[in-house]
Amino acid sequence: MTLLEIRNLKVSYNTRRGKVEALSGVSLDVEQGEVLGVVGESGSGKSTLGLAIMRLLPRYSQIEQGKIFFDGRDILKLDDEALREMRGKEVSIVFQDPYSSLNPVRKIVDHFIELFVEHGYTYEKEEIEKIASQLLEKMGVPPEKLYDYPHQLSGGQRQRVAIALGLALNPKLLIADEITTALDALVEAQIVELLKEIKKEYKTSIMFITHNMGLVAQLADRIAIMYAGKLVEVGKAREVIEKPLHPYTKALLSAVPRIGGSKALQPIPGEPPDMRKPPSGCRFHPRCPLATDLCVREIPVLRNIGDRYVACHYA
Ligand SMILES: Nc1ncnc2c1ncn2[C@@H]1O[C@H](COP(=O)(O)OP(=O)(O)OP(=O)(O)O)[C@@H](O)[C@H]1O
Repeated sequence: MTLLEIRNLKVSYNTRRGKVEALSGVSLDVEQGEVLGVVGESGSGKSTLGLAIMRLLPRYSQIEQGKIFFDGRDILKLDDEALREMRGKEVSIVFQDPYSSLNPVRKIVDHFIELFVEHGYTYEKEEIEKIASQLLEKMGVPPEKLYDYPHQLSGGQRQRVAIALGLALNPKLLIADEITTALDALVEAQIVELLKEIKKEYKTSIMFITHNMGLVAQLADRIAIMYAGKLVEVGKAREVIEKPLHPYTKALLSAVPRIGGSKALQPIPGEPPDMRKPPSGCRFHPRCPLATDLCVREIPVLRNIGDRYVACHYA
């Protein structure tokens, strides 16, 4: 069953130096209970996608075109009241910086109380404390931390608390936007394990946004690769990793250091494009080892090859 359907989504930002088209016609589905990895370099539009789904884009941005259906409802048509209701209860987002969802001057427990009150629950304080401490325990945070301030927790614990808050109202979809990027490798691995458990126990669909192909390989059922505001490849995680069809996916994969191997990290040659003036034709052509005149001229459509989607003239 499809939970989230994004169709031909175009989002732009008005900046002092001109208009930036951050998403240029993205169509993507998230199925119930699956982990979808959204992978791409910085600036490819991953965060914009997550924010658009939550309807949390800044005022100086526009959704120019497209539709986002969540559980059959058109998110882009919801009023403020319905949006408030949706956030946390249907879809949650966790960011790289846990302070995005934690108030430094409030104890952890108060965040849970506020969340339940905001959503109209009439639980007693003790009931919320019980729910929250159970949830913290599941997330691997000692329940007594409920009465601490965010700064009294480690970085990993803060992120676990942000995840617990995201899950407290049992949403159908959790968007995790670079949630391990600021953490060291050991804590990062633990958070990935935690997400695996969440998927198993709560059956929550997870959109796992990352620039790290290695992480997504451990977690995702399907992968969507983004480049310069467009999807370039979408498919089953294992198939995409074992047999990437788009040259950009290949480049991302060769940038992953192999565990226990001698292969060092290879940065992808060249720079991501300036999104105020994206390259003609295939946006990857200036960095692509296979590019021809056709790639400079013609935009490749995301076409179906087996059960994969690839936007490359030569895939
Ligand atoms: N608030 C903003 N104001 C103006 N431009 C923005 C804003 N946020 C993103 N952009 C631009 O939109 C494009 C997509 O950015 P986005 O943050 O969605 O990409 P990303 O893949 O999530 O990258 P990162 O991992 O660095 O956040 C980039 O060109 C970026 O400069």
